[in-house]
Amino acid sequence: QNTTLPMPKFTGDQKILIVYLSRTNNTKAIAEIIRKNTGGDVVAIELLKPYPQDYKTTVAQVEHENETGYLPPLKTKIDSMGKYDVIFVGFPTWGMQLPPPMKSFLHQYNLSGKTIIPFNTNAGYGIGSTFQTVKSLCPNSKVLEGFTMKGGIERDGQLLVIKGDYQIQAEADVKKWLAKLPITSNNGR
Ligand SMILES: Cc1cc2nc3c(=O)[nH]c(=O)nc-3n(C[C@H](O)[C@H](O)[C@H](O)COP(=O)(O)O)c2cc1C
Repeated sequence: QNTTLPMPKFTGDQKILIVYLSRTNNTKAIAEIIRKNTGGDVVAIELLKPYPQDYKTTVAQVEHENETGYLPPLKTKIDSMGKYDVIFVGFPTWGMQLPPPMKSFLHQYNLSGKTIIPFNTNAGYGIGSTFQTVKSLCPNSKVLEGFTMKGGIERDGQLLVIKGDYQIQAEADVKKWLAKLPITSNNGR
C-alpha cells in the first residue's frame, strides 16, 4: 500500500533562535521558559547606547523614537542568522508599540522564509500594535500565533514579577501555547 503521509511542516531538527528585548527581565523570564521547552539559542538584544535608568526619561525617549521612526543601533550581532529556521522574537509593549530596538532588529536581518513567533509581556494594556508590526516587518516570513501575558508595571515600581507562583503559571501557559504551534520540541537540545 502506497499511502502518502503528510509531510510534517516542522521537525525537531529545526534550528531555533530565541531573541528578546527585556529591561526588567519579565520578557527574559518567558524567553527562558521557551528555551527550556524547545531548546535553541537565546540572545538578548543590547543597544550600542543603552536607555537611561530612569523610567520617565526612557518613556519620553521611546515616544520620540516611535514618532520619528528612529532605529537605535544594536550592539548585538547575530552572524549566523542563516542557520536558523525558527525565530522566537520577544519584547515588552512600549508606548503600545513594538520597542524601537526590536524594530531595529527586524529591519537589520533578512528573515525571509523563516518562521517567526512573537512573544510579549506588558503592564496590562496588552500587545498594542506590536504583533502587527512584527508581521509587517517580516513580509516574507511565516509569522505564527504569538504569546502574551501581563508582566511588570515599572511606573509603579513593579519590576520582575514573573517569578515564584506566577512563573509557574507562566510556564503552564507557555507550554499550552507551544503545544498548539506547528513546531515540535527538541527537548532542550
Ligand atoms: C518605555 C516603556 C513603555 C511602556 N509602555 C507600556 C505600554 O504602552 N503598555 C503596557 O501595557 N506596558 C507598558 N510598559 C510596561 C512593560 O511593557 C512591562 O513592564 C513589561 O513586562 C516589561 O518587560 P521587561 O521586564 O521584559 O522589560 C512600558 C514600559 C516601558 C519601560
